[in-house]
Amino acid sequence: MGKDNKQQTVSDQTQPRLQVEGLAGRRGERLLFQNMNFTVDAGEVLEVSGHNGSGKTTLLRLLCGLLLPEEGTLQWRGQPINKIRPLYHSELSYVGHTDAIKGELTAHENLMIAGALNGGGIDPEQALERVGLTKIRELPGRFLSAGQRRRLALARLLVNRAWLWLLDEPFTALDKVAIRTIATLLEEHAAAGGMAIFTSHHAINIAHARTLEISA
Ligand SMILES: Nc1ncnc2c1ncn2[C@@H]1O[C@H](COP(=O)(O)OP(=O)(O)OP(=O)(O)O)[C@@H](O)[C@H]1O
Repeated sequence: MGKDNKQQTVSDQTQPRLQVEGLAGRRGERLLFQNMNFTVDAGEVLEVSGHNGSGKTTLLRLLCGLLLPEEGTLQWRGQPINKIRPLYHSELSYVGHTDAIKGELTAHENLMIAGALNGGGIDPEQALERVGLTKIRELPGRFLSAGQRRRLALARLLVNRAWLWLLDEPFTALDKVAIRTIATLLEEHAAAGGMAIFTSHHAINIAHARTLEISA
C-alpha cells in the first residue's frame, strides 16, 4: 500500500474502491452469474461463497482482469480497470489455487524474490514468522507440505503490501492454527485500511466481513 509509483498521481485523488456493476460471468456455454453488483471500500472484507462450480474462481479471475466480463463494469478508484491496468495490478495481490512457489528456492528465498519484485511490506523474515514457517525457512519449496506451501503463498501478501487482496480459497490445506492466523491477517489488513475479497468453503469468522453468495 502507498507504493511510490508515478502512474498513481492521476488517481491518487480518489480513494481505493472496487466497484462492480451489472457483472456477468460465463465459462464455456454456461452463464454462471449475471447482474452482480457490489462495492468494496477501504477497510472492508468480502467473503464469496457458493457451491462447487458456482463461479467463485471465475469471479476472482474477472476481478483480477485475467478474464473478461460477459457484461458489466469493474472500476478501481472510479476508473474502468482495463484503462488503468498497470496501476490496478500494482495495487492488488492475487493468491489463486496454484501457489506459484519456486521448488528449487528455499522458503526464505521465495519470499525474498516476492519482496524484490513488489515489496512495500514487512521483511521476509518477519513474514515467515507471522505464518509460522521460521523453522523451515531453508527448506526448498519442493519439499514443503501442502499447508506449508499455502502459508508461504499467503506470506507473500505481507511482503508485498497491496491495497486489495484477492484470495481464492486461502484456507485450503491449513490447520486450525494457520486458519486463525490467516483470518487475523485479513482482519489486520482491513483495520489498516486495506480491502480483501476471498472465497471459502470453510466457516471462517472474520470480524465485520460481508458475504456474497453466488447461487445458480
Ligand atoms: N475454461 C473453462 N471452460 C469451460 N468451463 C469452465 C472453464 N473453467 C471453469 N469452467 C466451469 O465453470 C464453472 C465455474 O467454475 P469455477 O472454478 O469458477 O467454480 P467455483 O465456484 O470456484 O468452484 P469450486 O468451489 O469447486 O472451486 C464450473 O462448472 C467449471 O466446470
